[in-house]
Amino acid sequence: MVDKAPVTTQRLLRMKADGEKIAVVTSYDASFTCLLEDAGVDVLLVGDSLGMVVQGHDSTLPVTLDDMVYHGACVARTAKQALRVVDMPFMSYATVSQALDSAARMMREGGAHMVKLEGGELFYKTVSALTQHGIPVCGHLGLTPQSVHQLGGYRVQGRDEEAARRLLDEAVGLEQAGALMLVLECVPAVLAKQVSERLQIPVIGIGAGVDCDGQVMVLYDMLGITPGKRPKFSHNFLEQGRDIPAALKAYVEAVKAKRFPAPEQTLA
Ligand SMILES: Nc1nc(=O)c2c([nH]1)NC[C@@H]1CN(c3ccc(C(=O)N[C@@H](CCC(=O)O)C(=O)O)cc3)CN21
Ligand SMILES: CC(C)C(=O)C(=O)O
Ligand SMILES: [Mg+2]
Repeated sequence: MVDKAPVTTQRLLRMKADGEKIAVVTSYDASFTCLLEDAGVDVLLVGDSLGMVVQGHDSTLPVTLDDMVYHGACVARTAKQALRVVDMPFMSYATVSQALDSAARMMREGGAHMVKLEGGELFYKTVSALTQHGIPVCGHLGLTPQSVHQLGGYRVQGRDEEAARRLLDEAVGLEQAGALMLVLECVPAVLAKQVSERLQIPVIGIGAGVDCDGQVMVLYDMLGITPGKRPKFSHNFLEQGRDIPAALKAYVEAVKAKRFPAPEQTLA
């Protein structure tokens, strides 16, 4: 076990300021949580991607608040040092009042230190209300999988100038509303770099190039056990490692050394 002080939002801000890359991985259970912490992962994301990789759905939409609370609690039981972020599932934050109730369950029962929600301008008031109640919030822009049917598939976002400008504005807006971290998913690397430079808060990329302040990846993609096609921006770290603990360490090292994502995992 790596003996480190618990990771806090303040520590993540300092890492950004110091240029130390933040390594984030999804975790859904107790056993992997121990291995991920041993590997030196800074932030554990209990992602609603569990709807796809654990529950077998073809999107994240069927995932319920009870599901997230259950997996959050499983992760929290063995976690000691990583900051735990739990995804707010589809339609669990449709009003400010509902978001406060949902987030309260995530914190009380799901062991969350921070909650993540997908979207921009529509959620400034929600982010602000959660923040005022002492709940740290992570934003999520770009490819927002809970809107997959509106987006028309899992595809790159922010490609044209207008969409890129809107994304940058919304990133600034979320920070001003009080968000303490931001996930950028599937956006051109140049745009992700601009957003990371513009914001004070850490920007964590997935399919967003190497210039973000940190990287996040779905655990099962990292181990090459996602059935079917895995996203182009992911990488199987078990191919080069001798076992699962070594693969997880290889990911953390690659992120810290700015070797991941490499050009072949980067979207233009
Ligand atoms: N296993 C897994 N990994 C993820 O990264 C992930 C999930 N599930 N579920 C929730 C979202 C959905 N994500 C996805 C899923 C698929 C692609 C994908 O297949 N992209 C294609 C391009 C598709 C297109 O442009 O038409 C690719 O080749 O990367 C991307 C992001 C990211 N998240
Ligand atoms: C892919 C990450 C950012 C996520 O939201 C999830 O795993 O649900
Ligand atoms: Mg998610």
